[in-house]
Amino acid sequence: MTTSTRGTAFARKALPAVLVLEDGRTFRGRAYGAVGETFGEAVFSTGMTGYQETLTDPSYDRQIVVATAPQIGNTGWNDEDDESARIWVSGYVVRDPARVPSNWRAKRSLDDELVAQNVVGISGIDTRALTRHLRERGSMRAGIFSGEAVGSETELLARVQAQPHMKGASLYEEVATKEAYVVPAVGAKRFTVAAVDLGIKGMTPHRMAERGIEVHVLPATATEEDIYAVSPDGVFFSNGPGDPATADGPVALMTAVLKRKTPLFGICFGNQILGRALGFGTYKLKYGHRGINQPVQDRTTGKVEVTAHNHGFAVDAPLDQVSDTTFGRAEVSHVCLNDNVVEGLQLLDQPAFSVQYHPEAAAGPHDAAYLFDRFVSLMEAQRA
Ligand SMILES: NC(=O)CC[C@H](N)C(=O)O
Repeated sequence: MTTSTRGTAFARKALPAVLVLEDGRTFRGRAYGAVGETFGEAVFSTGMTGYQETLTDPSYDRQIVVATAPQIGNTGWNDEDDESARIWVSGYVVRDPARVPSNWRAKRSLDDELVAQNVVGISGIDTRALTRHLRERGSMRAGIFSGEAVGSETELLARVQAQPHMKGASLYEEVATKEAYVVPAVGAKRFTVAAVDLGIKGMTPHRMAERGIEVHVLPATATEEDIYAVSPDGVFFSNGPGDPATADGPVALMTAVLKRKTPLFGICFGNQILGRALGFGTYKLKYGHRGINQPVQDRTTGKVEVTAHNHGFAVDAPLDQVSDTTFGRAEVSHVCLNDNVVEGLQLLDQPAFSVQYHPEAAAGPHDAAYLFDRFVSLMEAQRA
């Protein structure tokens, strides 16, 4: 018999590992996934499920993700749920990894997939204590070091403190597609959308395609000419990693689209870019919103929805007044009920809106799917 997944996982688990935070706090555990070292911004995600979608979300580039759910890996890794072609998190922190995955779709264990993609993780640490620490002190730079000879803590701390900050990081070009591609409409084609890829999640064009939209996904470096070469009924700006304050190119591109009054929809990074195009600022949240259980109120209907989030930055726009912008009146359409952070923007005088969270919801509750229908309505109205 060949070596089982279980056997190799046990062998790796015996190796020591340490998580070092930039403020000097350390957590000792066991190696998980690939053995080695990695750096990134330590952030926590409160999703109870959906780790495969989280790990493959390009917006997590250069982040070490801490799972607050204590058991991770129970459903293994399948061939269908990836949100992009690879794992993007720079490290993964879990408390109690599954020894044996059990799911009819699982093709291998999460541990094996982390090894195959060379993603360094750590297990067996008190993720509740770590999460409380990050809530109190804020997201911060960190390193995971595993194996027999990991060096002194002083030396490791110095290496963590030498890493770049997330504030000021420009990462979207690194993760976005280099070549344009088309996601065909499911059934009869009704609309064409140009989607600017800043780190797009695979489920997003899919949610548009199932509404009869042919989606032309364009690289982050696309120009106004590239967008209008596909004769779009609407333009979409995707989610993406890094600090929106660095995204001057996408802000200029979106400004050009707004000038033409083409129906526009943005998600997450796309919401921050709309905020900037309208003249609002963006800022870094203390510890961000990550997970699939965040309450958001749609202020246009008053309804509350449970939503999927992954953002560390937010738009600084006034909650209770309509703002005058270059593109007419704008208002905050959605707000997070945990902390009143701006979760959506809409223009009142032309067809453009965006949300800070993830209506494509992979993984996640589908409460916010209506936003794709709103985009369709804007395109229908424009056509009429
Ligand atoms: N998922 C995203 O698009 C995240 C946007 C941005 N990188 C943030 O952290 O706020």
